[in-house]
Amino acid sequence: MDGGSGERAAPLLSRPLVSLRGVAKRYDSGTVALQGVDLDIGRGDFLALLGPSGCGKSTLLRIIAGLASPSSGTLAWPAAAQDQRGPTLPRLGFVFQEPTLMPWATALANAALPLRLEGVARSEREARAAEALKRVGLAGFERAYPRALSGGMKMRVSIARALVTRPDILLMDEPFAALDEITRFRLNNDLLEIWQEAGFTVVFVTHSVFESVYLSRRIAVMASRPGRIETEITVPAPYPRGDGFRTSSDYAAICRTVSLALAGAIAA
Ligand SMILES: Nc1ncnc2c1ncn2[C@@H]1O[C@H](COP(=O)(O)OP(=O)(O)OP(=O)(O)O)[C@@H](O)[C@H]1O
Repeated sequence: MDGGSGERAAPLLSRPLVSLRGVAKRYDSGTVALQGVDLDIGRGDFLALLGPSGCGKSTLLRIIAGLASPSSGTLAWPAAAQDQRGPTLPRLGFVFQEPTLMPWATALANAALPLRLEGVARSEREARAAEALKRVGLAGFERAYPRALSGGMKMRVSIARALVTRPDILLMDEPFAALDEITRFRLNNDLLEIWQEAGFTVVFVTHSVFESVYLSRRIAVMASRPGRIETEITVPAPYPRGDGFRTSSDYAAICRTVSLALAGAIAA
């Protein structure tokens, strides 16, 4: 681990999927949300952005998603394939803290929305949405409306909606923060299973040391004023991870190291 044992996170392939250099973001209000962010994310990586409220985690995620642009610095996709028209950018999926489902539409129609917007034919989009719902454990709930679903189930639909486009990179902004602990643990396990099976890259924003250690291969610990990455920590625990890991002394020890790094970042 960085800081503890000195081990640095290494990109999984020689060319990172996404690479940020010297990224800064200053809003019109004058707030410097990010400054000097250098970050490489490898294909298939699971990276957590961990930090206190206001340190720029969401801003960083939005910049990676192309929903906001940096005021200075660069964002590149070095592993993107090239054709005559330029780079073919990876497919992105985004999951927000709120599931933001259409209340008038079934779980199937909600999960199929990105395909509908892409103009995919109804039979294909319904088949793919049903497959995505099955993957998040919601087989049999295709015709249910959001009002009939629990908070955890709504979040599952939201994840299915992000998975339906078969993304290369899944960007998740505190997706489980509003859920009770048992539901959150279950969704943590299911997310890891889906990630291992599908092999996409995940960038996961969280306030929780425990959640970041449980899920991720690598943690970027952030600090505020100005928002920045203070340190990167590799989580030295193999996958698959399950309840055995969650209750292990290894897990407790890693959480302690990350907590100390976070406290140091906040104090810096
Ligand atoms: N659109 C905006 N206009 C002006 N300031 C903004 C805007 N969005 C975010 N900020 C400010 O930029 C800083 C970073 O915000 P951001 O939401 O990225 O942090 P965060 O770490 O995700 O916070 P939280 O954990 O509370 O969601 C904060 O001071 C915030 O008030």
